[in-house]
Amino acid sequence: MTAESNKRAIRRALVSVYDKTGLEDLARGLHEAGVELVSTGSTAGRISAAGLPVTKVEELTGFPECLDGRVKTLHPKVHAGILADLRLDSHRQQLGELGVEPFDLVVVNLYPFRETVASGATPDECVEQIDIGGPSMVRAAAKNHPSVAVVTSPARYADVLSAVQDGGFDLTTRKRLAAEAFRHTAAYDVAVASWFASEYAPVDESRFPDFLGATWDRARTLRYGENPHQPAALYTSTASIGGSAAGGGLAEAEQLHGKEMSYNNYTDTDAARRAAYDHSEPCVAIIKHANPCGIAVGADVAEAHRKAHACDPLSAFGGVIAVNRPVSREMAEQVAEIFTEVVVAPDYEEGALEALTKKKNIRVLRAPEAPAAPVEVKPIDGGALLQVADRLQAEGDDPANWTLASGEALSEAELAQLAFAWKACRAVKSNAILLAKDGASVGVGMGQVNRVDSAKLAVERAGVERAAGSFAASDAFFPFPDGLEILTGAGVRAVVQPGGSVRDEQVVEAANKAGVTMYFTGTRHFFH
Ligand SMILES: NC(=O)c1ncn([C@@H]2O[C@H](COP(=O)(O)O)[C@@H](O)[C@H]2O)c1NC=O
Repeated sequence: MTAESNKRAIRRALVSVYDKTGLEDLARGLHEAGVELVSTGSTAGRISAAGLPVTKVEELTGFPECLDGRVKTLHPKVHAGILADLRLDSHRQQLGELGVEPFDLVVVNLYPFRETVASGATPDECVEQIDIGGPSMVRAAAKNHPSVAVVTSPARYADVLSAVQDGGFDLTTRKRLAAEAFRHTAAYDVAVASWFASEYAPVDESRFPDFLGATWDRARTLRYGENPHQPAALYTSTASIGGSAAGGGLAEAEQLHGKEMSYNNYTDTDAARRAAYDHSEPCVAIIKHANPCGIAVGADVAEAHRKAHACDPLSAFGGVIAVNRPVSREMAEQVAEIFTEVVVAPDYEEGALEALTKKKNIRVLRAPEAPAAPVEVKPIDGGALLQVADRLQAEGDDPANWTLASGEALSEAELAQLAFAWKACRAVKSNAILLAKDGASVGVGMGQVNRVDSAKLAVERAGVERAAGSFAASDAFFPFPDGLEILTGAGVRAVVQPGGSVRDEQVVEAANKAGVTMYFTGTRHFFH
């Protein structure tokens, strides 16, 4: 059977929409094509205000809409008209006996539950915005797609109007519309279920709900994943995990220029944003393979970029740059001189885009908001790990709350230098050691399986001159004095680390022996 022969003419439509966008044009087009319109309260009101004939659902059912709209379409005369399988003689016959006319098209969109929750409404107001009749009609029509076409978005109205002129939707299209419809109600129910789980279900002291729901829409397929043999795609979330506003962030950043983002571009850009937004001053982070090859703050972003780039110019080649302020023209001109994969910033000042886009391939992204996901999810074989996102802590990350473990207390200016090193170190994969000077990283030791090697790497990358007098941070405690001794041997001015090792005493003794100031934060920032 051809798709043509599966077309089902549209003669009668049920329209019940909360979002009235495009409603008049849809109703007019349907009416002009000879379609009978049946509709609920204010939808019917809009249609007749446009001068078009419409039958109210209550006229059809002989039952008034009641209970503040909680019951409008929940009636056998509506649902039998949607659910009758018109391929079956028995169903046609029963409709005749019951005096029910079938519907060929159902156009419904639902009460704005997610938007109501996001607006900070009271629980009662949120509950009132749970649509009951709408999803029932959508699911019924989607189930009965051999006989009925279902539309849940104004974006589909143009398709409806051309189909109605063309003998109706074919079966393939009705199936596709049904799939869209079930996806729509599934996402809606996940949002409702997640809200109930977090608002009403008893949550134990773990603070994590029993049920977690999120739905993901494919935004685009990517050329490939981490490697060319791995197919990959980008998804955006319509319901958030952990309560932040869904959407936004890097996944929905606006690409202003350049080649398509790759999988690795996304992971590096994510890491770059994590690094840049830890600092209140203008900050630039340059990332390669999810690790910083330069993080710096400056009086402005151009200065911060020069300082970040100077940390490791060799590695910065082909890097991903994140900025926590709008990119200035001056910074853009500097970046344009260096082969760079991606620049991401909240915005671009006048002339900055022109300077950047001189390079054909550089990807330029605008992501206005700072990273804000409240939780992190990591898939593991057969499940997923969920944790509260690692953000800077009021207690352990504020130098005012650090404990002096060895040496003389630093001056305010020096303490600020050490605090910069500490925050920058948070962006380095563990085991992480970072040396900084003048608000810029100068040596980064990342991802080693022991802290001694990370320390050696940081010192080696800094070089003798830059390591001397630098401020060193370690993401976790030194289990032995040996890692610290690498740093003191290189002449660092001060060290900051969480403390808490059973051998802290030995580590403190080594710092004292070297005459180096050391602070304990009491907070660890592993990053894997
Ligand atoms: N209760 C019902 O029988 C019912 N039937 C349809 N609705 C919803 O009412 C809205 C349209 O109502 P109105 O035409 O009055 O603006 C639609 O979002 C539709 O999904 C209902 N409302 C809530 O469940």
